[in-house]
Amino acid sequence: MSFFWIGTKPTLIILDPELMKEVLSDKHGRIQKPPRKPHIKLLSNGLSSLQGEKWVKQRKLISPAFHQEKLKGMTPAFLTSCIELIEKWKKKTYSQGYCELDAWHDIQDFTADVISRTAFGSNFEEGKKIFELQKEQSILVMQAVQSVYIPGFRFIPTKENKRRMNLDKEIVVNLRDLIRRKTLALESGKSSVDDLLGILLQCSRESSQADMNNLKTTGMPIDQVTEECKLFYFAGQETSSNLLTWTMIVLAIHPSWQEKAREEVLQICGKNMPSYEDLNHLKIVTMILYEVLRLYPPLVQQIRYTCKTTKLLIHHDREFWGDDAEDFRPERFSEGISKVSKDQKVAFFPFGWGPRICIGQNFAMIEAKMALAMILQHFSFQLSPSYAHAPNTITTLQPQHGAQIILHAQ
Ligand code: HEM
Repeated sequence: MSFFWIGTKPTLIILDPELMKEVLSDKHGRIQKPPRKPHIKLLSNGLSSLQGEKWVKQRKLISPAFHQEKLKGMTPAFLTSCIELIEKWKKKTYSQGYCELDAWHDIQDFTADVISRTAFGSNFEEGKKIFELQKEQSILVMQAVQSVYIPGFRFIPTKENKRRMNLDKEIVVNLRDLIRRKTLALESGKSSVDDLLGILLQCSRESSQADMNNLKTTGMPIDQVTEECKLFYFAGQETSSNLLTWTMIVLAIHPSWQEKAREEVLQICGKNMPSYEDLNHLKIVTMILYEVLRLYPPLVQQIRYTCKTTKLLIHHDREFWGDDAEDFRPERFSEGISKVSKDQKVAFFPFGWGPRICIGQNFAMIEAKMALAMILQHFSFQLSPSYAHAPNTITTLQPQHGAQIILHAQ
């Protein structure tokens, strides 16, 4: 088993040796993930939890939803959420021209809004309510995961266990209802295929039809669509909010980079809303986001069973990044990702690596670039004296005491 620890210090997790033998002898020979605690299944049993052939099939079905042209079609949804964030902050700075706020708090709302709109399109208000239930569920599940594991204890009707089970039922019932209605609306031509759920249902249907011609029946059953909808929230909301929050913190600490990024945005987009094409030209903004992902990766650790000893490659390793590995130097990425570390080894993998690389990485980069570009167009920002720098890993790398920022209207 190997630990790919990206962020700070590694911890050791010991797994059952018999189980390990079983997984290592997996005939597919693919790199395997260790099993998860049963509680985690309450969060989602979607793509990220599947292994072997099931994973291969599901990944193939879902991938089209994240292709560039589909993401381009979601630009209006990304823009709507960005405009709401900017308007919210404009109101807060309106009376004095500046204000102090916890950017992390508002950015969490923003990324929840983005994922609801892009996942559910016109049903986004209902989707958002379901995601709010998932938020409550994730807090309760993390409490359980962090306490001592007693097999079967999760079935004892304690107050927390009952709430977890009830939440699960409510989330599943609501999601199934939403999926059923979306399917009917798509079939009757009353809904367009421009959100993640619509694309997922369409890909699944096309795949079923193709397989029926080959006398096979595959496609995606409603239970699996439900699990994937749950996963969109868990995989895409918190990770993205961490990236944008750390970027604001780091740019507040490094005002010269904040200014360089603003100049670039104003040169490419002026004061207009950034277009999808504009985002591809934001070179400095992209370099900054990569350097933030190197120093503050939202997912700090990846664990895999491997067939042979594997060397750890980490984002802060001086061997790959040089003596200034701990410093914020976006210029490292001026030649792109492939040339970034010494000997061009794979030393930068905030989105994972290989076949299981994050399926939503382009989605996340579009979201972060668009939001950052619009924030830079409308505000300058500095750290508040009340900000305390304390990166903390719960499931993702979070600013433990929040991100207190002073915003100035531009
Ligand atoms: C800055 C934002 C993000 C970061 C840093 C990130 C990081 C990662 C990483 C490291 C993995 C691999 C985990 C592992 O294999 O153990 C992963 C997988 C995944 N991510 Fe992301 N992610 C981000 C945003 C998103 C978004 C926005 C979505 C969807 C809307 C998403 C969906 C997924 C899915 C479905 C997987 C599982 C892929 C598979 O197992 O085949 N992620 N992500």
